[in-house]
Amino acid sequence: ADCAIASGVSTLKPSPPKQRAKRRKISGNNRFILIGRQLTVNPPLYDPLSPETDQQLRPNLRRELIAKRQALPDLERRDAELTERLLQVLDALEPETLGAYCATRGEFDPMPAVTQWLAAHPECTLALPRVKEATKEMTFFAWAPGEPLRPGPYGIAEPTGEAVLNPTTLLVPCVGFADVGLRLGYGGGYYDRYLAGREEVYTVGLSYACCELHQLDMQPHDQLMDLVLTEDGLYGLDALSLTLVD
Ligand SMILES: Nc1nc2c(c(=O)[nH]1)N(C=O)[C@@H](CNc1ccc(C(=O)N[C@@H](CCC(=O)O)C(=O)O)cc1)CN2
Ligand SMILES: Nc1ncnc2c1ncn2[C@@H]1O[C@H](COP(=O)(O)OP(=O)(O)OP(=O)(O)O)[C@@H](O)[C@H]1O
Repeated sequence: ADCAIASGVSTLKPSPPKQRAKRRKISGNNRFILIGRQLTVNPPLYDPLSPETDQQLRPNLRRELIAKRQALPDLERRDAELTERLLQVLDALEPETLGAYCATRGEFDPMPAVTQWLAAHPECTLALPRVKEATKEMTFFAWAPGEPLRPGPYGIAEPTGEAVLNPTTLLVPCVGFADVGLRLGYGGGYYDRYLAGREEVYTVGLSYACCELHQLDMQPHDQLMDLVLTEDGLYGLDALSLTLVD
């Protein structure tokens, strides 16, 4: 079944986005631990990491994953495959306002797919984030391919306009991910903070297959991605519940 899901994007039948009132969520203050495809609730089946140990390990994990993706062979093929998959998912979701990002540190660059999709769907508006380091806030501003960008915090390019937009579909870069849609970012908590209370936003994580994590403690503030795309497959709770039609 894994292979069928991984290779079957073009035959997937996602439900129309308008029927999705809220982003998928696992509620409550329980401690969730992910082992393979199993999401375990208290009491865990194995000794979990203490929160302190988990917090100490995360910076190393981030460094390792970033180094791994920056050393990936066949990057051109992988990017072409991920671009194709992203285009298929955009076709299925038909976003009204699409939030994207300017790739940094070896992240998958969504712009080739986004630019191509926008050219065919001029009714869709694009937005890019600007962050405030002091408050760890993120705001999305309208931007179109070709418009100016300026360097922002962390060396990430930012839009220069003043029109605030609230994306209905958000492309989210993931340093690491677990298959239910759990995400590891750079540690600023920007996306978790932005998405808290915005459950109507449909989230599409983007990562490479080598950054899949098989064990990651879920933190109370973690926002699940509805889908995660890599060059090899489709993950997240929406992917797991999708049926394949041949
Ligand atoms: N392309 C892109 N743009 C993005 C994000 C992203 O992940 N990718 N963001 C997603 O949030 C926001 C920026 N978030 C960031 C948060 C922290 C660091 C950072 O450099 N952190 C420190 C310490 C990290 C740690 O605790 O391990 C560092 O790496 O030195 C960089 C970006 C907004 N824009
Ligand atoms: N909704 C929230 N409200 C307040 N603080 C939050 C919220 N979400 C996350 N945080 C805080 O942000 C910090 C970083 O969170 P985490 O380690 O999950 O970041 P990340 O998702 O890897 O990073 P990023 O989203 O920037 O790429 C944590 O200390 C966490 O407590």
